[in-house]
Amino acid sequence: MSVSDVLNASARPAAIALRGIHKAYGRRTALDGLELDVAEGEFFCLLGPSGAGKTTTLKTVAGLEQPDSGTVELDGTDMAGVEPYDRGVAMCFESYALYPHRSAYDNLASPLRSPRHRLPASEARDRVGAIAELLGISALLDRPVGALSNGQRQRIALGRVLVRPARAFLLDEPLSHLDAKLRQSMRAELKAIGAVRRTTTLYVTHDSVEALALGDRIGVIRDGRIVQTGTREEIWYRPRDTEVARAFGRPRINLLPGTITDDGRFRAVDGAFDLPVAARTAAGTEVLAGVRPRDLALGGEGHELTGTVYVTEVLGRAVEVTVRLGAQHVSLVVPRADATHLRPDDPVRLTVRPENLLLFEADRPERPGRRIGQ
Ligand SMILES: Nc1ncnc2c1ncn2[C@@H]1O[C@H](COP(=O)(O)OP(=O)(O)OP(=O)(O)O)[C@@H](O)[C@H]1O
Repeated sequence: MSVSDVLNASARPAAIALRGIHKAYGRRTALDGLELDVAEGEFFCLLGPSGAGKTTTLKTVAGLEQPDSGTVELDGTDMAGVEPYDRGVAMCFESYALYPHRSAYDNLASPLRSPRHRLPASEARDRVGAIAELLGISALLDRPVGALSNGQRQRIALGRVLVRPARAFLLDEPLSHLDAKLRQSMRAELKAIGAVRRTTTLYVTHDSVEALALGDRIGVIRDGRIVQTGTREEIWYRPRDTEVARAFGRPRINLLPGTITDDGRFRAVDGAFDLPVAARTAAGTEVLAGVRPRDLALGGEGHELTGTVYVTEVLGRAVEVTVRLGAQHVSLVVPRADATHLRPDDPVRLTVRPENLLLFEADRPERPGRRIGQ
């Protein structure tokens, strides 16, 4: 037996595998050949803008939508013809279906009363109690769900999913109705919940901060296709194209238009500055040089750029400084202490470390510019 045979023999099938999924609603294509693999026990975030096909993907895994073509496999078994109830997945919708007249406790406990998952009453009580505690809803258990706020209801909907064992959790924007502070603390706690740590989770969000915080891996979906899958480092440092680069990080990445010179440098479109670039590409190619605001510094080591201050804006402990470089503007984020003395029109010297400089093809009407280089 060869080494690869041994490796293949021991490789387990992905917990969730979608192959070439097409799904249209009338003339509208929701999923366009979608491919997705989520590994056993992985927390996978699916990130994309509204209408990209995120919810349709989850419903397809759950069996609530049938693909027009393509296959859904769970733990290596084709789910064609398998009813949602028999797939062993637990799904939480953004538009959650709760029983409004019943208490929060009853809503949380009802999955444990179904014939499949029936637990002795005392065990069910313990599980509901533990989940309610983790989600900070213990004090609400006697209240009818109809009398609760959207954020409270959302936590109950999430609790209903997490309360029973499942092969996979499918979560559709489960924190979207929480205020910013609660969302942040729930985000931190969600992954610590034992059931979530142990269970394969496919988590839909349009919030890149959430995806970066939660995802073991992230899949970026656009127009019904996955455009890039990777760890947060891969997505952040090696975005596939300008749209993925723009989707992560606030303030947004600076994308400066220019061309490649005969000696292989980047020259800004108005000739205001040059930068050495490592990636090889033909002279005359129209490109975008990408640098994230936190990767530009005032002074320090690296490639240099000189410009003048345009405007400064306080972002809590940091300051966003917008600098004019010829006809272009770049933004950088610096500690507040470094920016207190800056006034509009002051000359400044910026630096960027070569490893933080990305290069992309110019955007075209039909597609965003791809990253150039390794
Ligand atoms: N039941 C439906 N009937 C008709 N069109 C639908 C239906 N469900 C989804 N679509 C369309 O399919 C596309 C993908 O929708 P989907 O809900 O999967 O996107 P999404 O990424 O989850 O968006 P959002 O973040 O707004 O929830 C959209 O263009 C949507 O209008």
